[in-house]
Amino acid sequence: MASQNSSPPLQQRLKVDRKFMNAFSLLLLLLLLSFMSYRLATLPTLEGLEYWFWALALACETCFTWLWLLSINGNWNPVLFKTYPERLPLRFKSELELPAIDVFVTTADPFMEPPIIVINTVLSILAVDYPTSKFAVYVSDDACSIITFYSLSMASEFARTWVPFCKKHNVSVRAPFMYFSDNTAASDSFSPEFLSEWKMVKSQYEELCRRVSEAVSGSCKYHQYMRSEDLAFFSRIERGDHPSVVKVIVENGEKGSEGVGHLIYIGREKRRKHRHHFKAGAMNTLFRVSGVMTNAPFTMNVDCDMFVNNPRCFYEALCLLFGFESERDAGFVQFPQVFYGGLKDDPFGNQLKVLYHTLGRGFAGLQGMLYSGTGCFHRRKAIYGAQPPELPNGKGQLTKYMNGSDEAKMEELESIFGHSEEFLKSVVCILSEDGYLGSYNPVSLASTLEAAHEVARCTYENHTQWGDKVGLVYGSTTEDVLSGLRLHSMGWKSASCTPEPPGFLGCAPSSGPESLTQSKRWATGILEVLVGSHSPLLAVVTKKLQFRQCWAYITITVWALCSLPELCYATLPAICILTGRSFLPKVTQSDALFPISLFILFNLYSIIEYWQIKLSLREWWNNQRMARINCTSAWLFGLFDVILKLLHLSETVFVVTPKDDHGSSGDEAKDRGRLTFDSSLLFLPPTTLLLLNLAALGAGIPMLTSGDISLVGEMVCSAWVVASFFPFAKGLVRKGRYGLPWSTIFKSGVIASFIVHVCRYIA
Ligand SMILES: O=c1ccn([C@@H]2O[C@H](COP(=O)(O)OP(=O)(O)O[C@H]3O[C@H](CO)[C@@H](O)[C@H](O)[C@H]3O)[C@@H](O)[C@H]2O)c(=O)[nH]1
Ligand SMILES: [Mn+2]
Repeated sequence: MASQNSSPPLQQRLKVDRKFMNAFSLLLLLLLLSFMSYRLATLPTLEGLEYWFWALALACETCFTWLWLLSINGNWNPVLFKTYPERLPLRFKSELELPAIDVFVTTADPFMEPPIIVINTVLSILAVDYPTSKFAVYVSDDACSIITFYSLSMASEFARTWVPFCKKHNVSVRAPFMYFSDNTAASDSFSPEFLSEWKMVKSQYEELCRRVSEAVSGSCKYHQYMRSEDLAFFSRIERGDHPSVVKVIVENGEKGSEGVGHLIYIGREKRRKHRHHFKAGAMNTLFRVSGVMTNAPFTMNVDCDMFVNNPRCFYEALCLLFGFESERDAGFVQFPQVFYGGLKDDPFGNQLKVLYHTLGRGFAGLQGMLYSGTGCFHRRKAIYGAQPPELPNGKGQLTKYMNGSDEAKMEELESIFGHSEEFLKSVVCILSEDGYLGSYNPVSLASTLEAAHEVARCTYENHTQWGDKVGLVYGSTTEDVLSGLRLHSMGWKSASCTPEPPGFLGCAPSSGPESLTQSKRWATGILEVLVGSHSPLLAVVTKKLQFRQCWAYITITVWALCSLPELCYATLPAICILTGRSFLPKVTQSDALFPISLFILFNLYSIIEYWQIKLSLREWWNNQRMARINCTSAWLFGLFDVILKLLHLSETVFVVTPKDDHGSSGDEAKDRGRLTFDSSLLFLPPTTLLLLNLAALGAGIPMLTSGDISLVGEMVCSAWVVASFFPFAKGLVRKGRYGLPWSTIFKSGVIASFIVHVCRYIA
């Protein structure tokens, strides 16, 4: 087995220099604090409406300062992990010594997540550079759809050509749609043999695409290609109400790198009255089914749209999983989410480049990067609730269960993990120090099917600790953040893996409503984390969550709460202009230097962040604009969702993001970056803010032209709000999906004019 100490390190933790930005952020903090003290000192001299406007502004600025302090904590000492995969052969003498990895892919709906995307992801995994006998791919289909199952079966046929082709020619991107979208792969510089092979593989892929699209369009004659028992099973399936199904699509009988890795299809049991916990529930089923079938010590999971972009990513991850003195330093290894085919300059602000860059490295410098749901390698024993070994060679706490013959202990184990004997055996193997890395190897996959069906039943988790102390944690629509937090609370650390080219690529939503719905789900989910029983605020006191990591978690979990001060701050300038009062010092006074310098320096700071990772000014502007839009719509509604949940008035749900069928959105390139709208309530607050500020500017400009500059600061703020919500201004005049629906404009108009009248009345 792998020897621990003698070989050169597999990874290096590099500190990123941030002195300048840290100093800059402290300067901003100082300015914020001085401005707040100035406001405090000025308040007693004010009266009437102005007093209240200044007080409200001070309250908002207190929130912003607090957030700024949190972000300074999160960004203060970033680190970067450098990996040395070329040194792995010194650690693992032969391919057979490499650890096994179980790979999970989740999909939930064949129409929102076209099967062609799912199979491209699966094919890219099957073709990774890793011995095929050392990994298994499990696909969980929450729709239990014949279309997905059929597409996977067809894809497995194609894999027999695709996988050897990729390995033989060392293909760099192994998702076929991506590979064939680039015709330079077949340029004249290649040999005639390669070209004829390339053409053959390409035509097979096209045939696969044709069959899959027939299945989606409903014109497929399944009986020609499917076994009658599978056909009979799937034709009886009623979505959301069906028994569990586990089917082995490919079983790899090889010892080394030949053939294609195991491919297993799972549709967990669904019953109408039974809560199924969305993705977290699917993942927990995956952990159990793979436990009884292959039980690899490491697992990796991706969303169905996240294909492997760097075929050596398994080796990259191993460098971190094995690269530290203690396992504790890498409870899980997260690759950043990077998106393919992203629109130029990120018009919807959802490619998260700066977020991943700064926050990602910042978290890495603390206890470790968040689990972000996809592109992540987990230590199975950490998922099963084992504590990290405290000392370099210490034993984990759950190892007391190693001795499986002890009945009392087995009973206790059953109350944690459920009653499947096969599964408990696999757990004991994972939790025992010696058995852990040599995976539990059943005779054949077929012999494990009965147990696999059993652990995929919806009642299996009743009276167990699944979803709480074991597996991914239930209770948030961002199960990823919550589950990563649990691991950090247990004392595990995580590492970020950022190879070049990036390990995985996925797709970001490409329309306004989808983008905002995704943001809303995230804001809801992470606020649920803050207020739930696994809250970082509790874990930092009662568990092993580190102090600064706790505050870093809070920085992101308060997103939904930020919507309130943002909303106030975007309304204040308009209200001030309409009532003829101020909330800022007059421009003619020197005190005005506080807000002016804050405004300029803050934007400069954020522009530098973009410039540092070579993003354009346009992208900065798009992102800051979308941040305002998100904050006052998606995050605000996220907050309402959580309040309703806390009052037991409704449940939060995971709304799946629709994925584009590889560039088939049909829009002209120039239109793709335009915000699209629908009648969702999400568009109401931004439209109202826009109309209100337009009305205020309308009232204010005559003042300016008559030489009254007392409210010039408020006018600049109002104009900034209008500029930020400019896509909505375009929406007012455009038609179709690029235009705001009449109902939204009408409702917003009523609210805005109501506010204008109130302002007139109180002025
Ligand atoms: O009931 C469900 C709902 C979703 N999913 C799967 O969950 C994944 C993510 O769903 P998606 O709609 O793409 O959500 P995103 O907002 O894009 O996902 C991000 O945010 C999620 C919640 O934080 C994380 O789980 C994801 O990994 C992360 O990519 C997809 O593979 C889905 O098939 C299920 O398996 N079952
Ligand atoms: Mn997604």
